[in-house]
Amino acid sequence: MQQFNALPGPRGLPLVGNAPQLQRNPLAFMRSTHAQYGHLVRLSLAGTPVVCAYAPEHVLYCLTEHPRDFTSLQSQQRSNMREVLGEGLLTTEGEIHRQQRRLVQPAFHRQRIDQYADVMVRYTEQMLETWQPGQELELASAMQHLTLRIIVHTLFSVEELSQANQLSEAFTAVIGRPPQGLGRPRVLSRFSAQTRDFNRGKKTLDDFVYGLIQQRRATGGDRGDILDMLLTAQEEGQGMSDSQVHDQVMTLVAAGHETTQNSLCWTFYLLAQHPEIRQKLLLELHTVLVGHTPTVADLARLPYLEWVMNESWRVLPPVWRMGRRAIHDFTLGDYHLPAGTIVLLSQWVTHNDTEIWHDPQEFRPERWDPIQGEKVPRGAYFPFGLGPRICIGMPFAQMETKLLLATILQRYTPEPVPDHPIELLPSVTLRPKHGMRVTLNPTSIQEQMIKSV
Ligand code: HEM
Repeated sequence: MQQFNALPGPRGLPLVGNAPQLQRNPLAFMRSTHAQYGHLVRLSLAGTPVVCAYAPEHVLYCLTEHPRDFTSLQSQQRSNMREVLGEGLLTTEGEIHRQQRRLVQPAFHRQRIDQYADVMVRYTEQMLETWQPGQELELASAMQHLTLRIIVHTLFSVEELSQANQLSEAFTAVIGRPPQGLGRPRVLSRFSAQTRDFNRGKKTLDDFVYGLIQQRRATGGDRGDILDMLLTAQEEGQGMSDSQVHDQVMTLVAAGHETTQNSLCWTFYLLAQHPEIRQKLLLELHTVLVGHTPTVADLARLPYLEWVMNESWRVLPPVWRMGRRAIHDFTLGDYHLPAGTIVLLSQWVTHNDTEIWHDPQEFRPERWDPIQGEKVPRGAYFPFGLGPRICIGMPFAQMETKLLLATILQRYTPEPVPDHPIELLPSVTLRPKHGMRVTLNPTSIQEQMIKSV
């Protein structure tokens, strides 16, 4: 058994180690370490031992086989987000996390979320009514607005447009653009416009969420939204306190909207790069839906749509890396590693590994065909994480992205504007750095069908 220092890895600078390389261009840096040093790579970040663990068996070791031996780095890094997310699922660990997870889980059972399909399609159609053929628009903002409206409705049953917009704006100010003061000395940014928006947004949300909780506790009943599920969730006769419900609500919006928004943007982008795949998808939509808006029951009859989404999450995973910190000494492959080591897992690297995937650079939905497609080991594909911290919103996101894509594509095929730069910005999620300007071309099924014959 070898020790941490025997692991292969790039040289770092004195004191800061590999931090500058990782910060400058993390996507290229992580892939290059994999190409050069293999599946286990040693890094040092300002003295903290870090190991990049790229093989599927390493992913399984940390996420599904020994999850209790690690804490989530995300929960620690976000510790200054505690002001917003409080004691929600993203920011808690150990028994508190497990208990909260059991209480929140029923809100995301398949039957429960199937009820949100109508809302998802209805709001998408309302958005499409405002779109014009040939119009140019910024797709990332349009998808953000739509996914926020949907989550605000499914959480609180807010129908009225002005109230939904007000809440969406407040969420964007608080979660989408946290003030620079988070992580910087407060005094520097206390008076900035961003901090003012943040404080105002936080007050709007706190007043609204706590007000609604009190009202619901007083009146009872079940309107079928997530808030009601959280309020009635019980374990051994014990439910969640008002502040716990509040924190879970904030966490669900924080974890849910940017990931889904980016997924949709990248999928439209990939489809525009591969017109033959888009035609195949349009043909499936046309054959199965015959021009109708999709329902949740239709999704089972749209396998190609599912393969397209799976492939989009493989090629451009919205969450592109995850971190864990070891609580005890542990063994990974042939190495004995000390407590405190940070383990970096990366969907961006593992989903692109040529030892696992055939031509991984290619966007090829057919690889997801259960009969003729590729067989990859468990742990090779983890866009939603794995194990006890797997994305709780996964069924919600899978349904939402498929319904929105099918509804929009039947009317419009967004084409990126040729001279608009498309660049990846690896923040918590993989975003389009300069947004995504597209032209809204009307979808002509006949034309697509003729082309494909
Ligand atoms: C395509 C969309 C999405 C992707 C790719 C995604 C990805 C992920 C990943 C990778 C994790 C695990 C992080 C870790 O283990 O460190 C996670 C956790 C989480 N996600 Fe998602 N997510 C998506 C959508 C959503 C939605 C729509 C919601 C809520 C409505 C949501 C709520 C959460 C929550 C609360 C957690 C923390 C779970 C826990 O720690 O127990 N996500 N997500």
